[in-house]
Amino acid sequence: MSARGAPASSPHALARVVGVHGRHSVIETADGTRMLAHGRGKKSEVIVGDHVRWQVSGDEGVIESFEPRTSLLKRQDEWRSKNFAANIDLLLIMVATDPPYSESQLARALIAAEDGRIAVKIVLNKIDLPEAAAARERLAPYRRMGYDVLEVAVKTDPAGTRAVFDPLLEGKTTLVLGPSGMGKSTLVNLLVPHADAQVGEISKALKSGKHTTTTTTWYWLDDDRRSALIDSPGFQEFGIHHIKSAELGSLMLDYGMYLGDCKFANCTHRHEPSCGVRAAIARGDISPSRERIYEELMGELERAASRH
Ligand SMILES: Nc1nc2c(ncn2[C@@H]2O[C@H](COP(=O)(O)OP(=O)(O)OP(=O)(O)O)[C@@H](O)[C@H]2O)c(=O)[nH]1
Ligand SMILES: [Zn+2]
Repeated sequence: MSARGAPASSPHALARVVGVHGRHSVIETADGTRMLAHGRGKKSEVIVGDHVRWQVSGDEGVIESFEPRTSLLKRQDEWRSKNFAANIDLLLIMVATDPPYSESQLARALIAAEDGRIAVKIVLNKIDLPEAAAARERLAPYRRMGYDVLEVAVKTDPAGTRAVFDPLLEGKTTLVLGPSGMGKSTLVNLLVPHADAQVGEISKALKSGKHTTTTTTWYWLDDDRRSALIDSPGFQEFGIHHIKSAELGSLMLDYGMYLGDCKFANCTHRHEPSCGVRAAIARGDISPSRERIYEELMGELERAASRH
């Protein structure tokens, strides 16, 4: 990305959004400078990872427009919609052997990734702990539906962890997310050189004291600025109310495998006769935990839809 790459018709240079704090955003220009920038008007909600067109205004930038997004990871609860990040190539969902993670939250994040058409891998951290076998077992349905599960011990085996992630993250923009306590900060500190300094530059650009942290932060993994890791705060609840209940089955990949066997095109896989999904559940090809999660999410999505 460089200013020289801008089409001749556009007078504005390209920059990348590397931090957002309330209505302020921090952009990184083509030469690597980070500065505060504001959008024009209300229609200016940029998120980390956005490519924007901007121009100088005093010692700040003004965002004139943003480029079409190649991907968008969304999360939504009853109250508000939250975009995590734009233009990401890979999503890592981090869980750990201990404390135990919520399978429902994992399933929701996977559904959001499928909906956003983003490549996704599950990271199982802390495999040095005795709970590893049980955690691995809980992930078996996810392996069966085709998700890669990367097993690591970020703290106790940093070299092994680097061997897993260095080649994987090369040349990509990767977002890592997961519930609190899974080891995300430990991973960011292992993989990101000068993480503090990179955050410091963002805080400095925000001009609001050194403890200001943005909710989602962009880190470069290399000096050439080719590989990036985006960190977001640990979540408790991953809302997916932006998903339509009729689409849920196809976004849950184990359900998705059997949709072609349902007699009715609009089958909800709950009580209809000749339902391919129910047959798969009866055979044990779809695990009871996944059926429970589907029921829970259908209930939520239907309640959300009836309120709108
Ligand atoms: N046994 C073990 N503990 C680990 C490993 N990785 C991280 N931890 C520990 O797990 C705890 C949580 O790690 P953090 O990196 O703070 O977790 P986090 O996901 O960033 O949590 P938040 O900051 O709350 O979002 C810390 O006490 C880490 O030392 C690991 O591979 N094995
Ligand atoms: Zn069905």
